Amino acid sequence: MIEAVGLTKRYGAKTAVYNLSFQVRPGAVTGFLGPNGAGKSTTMRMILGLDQPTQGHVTIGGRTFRQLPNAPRQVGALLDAKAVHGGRSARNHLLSLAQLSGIPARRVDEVLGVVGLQDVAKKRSNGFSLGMGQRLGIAAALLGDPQVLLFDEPVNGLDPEGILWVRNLMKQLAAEGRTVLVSSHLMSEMALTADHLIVIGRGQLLADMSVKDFISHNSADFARVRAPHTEPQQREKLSAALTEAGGQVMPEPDGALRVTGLALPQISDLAYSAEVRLWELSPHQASLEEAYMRMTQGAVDYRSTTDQKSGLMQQPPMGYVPPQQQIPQVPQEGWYAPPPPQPGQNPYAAAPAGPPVMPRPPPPPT
Ligand SMILES: Nc1ncnc2c1ncn2[C@@H]1O[C@H](COP(=O)(O)OP(=O)(O)OP(=O)(O)O)[C@@H](O)[C@H]1O
Repeated sequence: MIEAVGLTKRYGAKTAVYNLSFQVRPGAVTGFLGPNGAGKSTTMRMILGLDQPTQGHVTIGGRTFRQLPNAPRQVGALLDAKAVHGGRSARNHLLSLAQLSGIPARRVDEVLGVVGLQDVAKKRSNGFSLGMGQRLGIAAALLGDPQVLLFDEPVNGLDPEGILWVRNLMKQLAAEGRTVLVSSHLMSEMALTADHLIVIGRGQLLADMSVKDFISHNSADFARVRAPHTEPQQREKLSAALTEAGGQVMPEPDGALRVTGLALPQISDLAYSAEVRLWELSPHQASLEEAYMRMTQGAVDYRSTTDQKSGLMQQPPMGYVPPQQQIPQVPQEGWYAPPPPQPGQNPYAAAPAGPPVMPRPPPPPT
């Protein structure tokens, strides 16, 4: 397990990481997310003993990296795939790393096979593509067969086949009981790869929770409902009925209505009572990308001047403590979204009597 406690790093006047505390547990892929300059690489460098914290500490299995006996056999990392002696062949690069750590040469051929570079093992790495360089970096991380693995942007430059391979590799390493911390800016990929997320912004912790909880805490699910477009008065009637019942109704560009605050069965019943036929009634679940954008838009350092989100939110003040991200046990009224289905339960079956259940999402930025 990796444990950071009150981790802070200052470079002169610049605070790159501030009072960061988290745990990365074995047996799961933990995604490490944050906008450019949030402090992810700095944190990883401190985990690996490459940078000294200004305050706080970070340990691996209870020891700092420098205290670990034979650290390369316990911790593997891909930080910068370009940090390779380009004049050496891939195999010689790995051989020299292996020799430094007392790892047998046969392991080099093993990892070359794992990352699919066996056919180019004798080629100089300065002729490698970005994706091949990433694979070589991953091979170096796997060399000592470590229990703890850190990957900084491992899919950078990989083609779709390579991305799928990295995803499966991460999952497999976690399934073997290893601790896997992986940073990425590709939210769609993280949604498929990670079990847990640690999100930071401007060096501070924004969230530490499962992917599922992160999405449900940082997004508002809604229903899409559509009356026949051939009968515009039906749409108006439906909109009025839903609004009167306490729903929030917004027109979608394609003529459908976006409804929050009402469960799907209620919408169906209201349409039936209003004698409106429905051509569509569908749940919409937010993506990890939507949830991430919503959470981090106040902590983005580098934004295009033409970006409409520019200036939407204030940055958190130094010393900001994120609210406890607990899932409310007490249902709150007024928002669409049924509770998560139990195993074997049809999520779209009629809701039991009573108000719809939904943790209230954060207010939209104004
Ligand atoms: N050696 C250094 N000297 C001065 N400032 C630094 C140094 N290393 C990092 N920083 C600053 O610390 C902040 C965090 O940088 P870091 O590289 O850790 O962010 P990151 O989340 O990894 O960003 P990215 O997603 O762009 O890779 C940035 O503002 C960066 O400019």
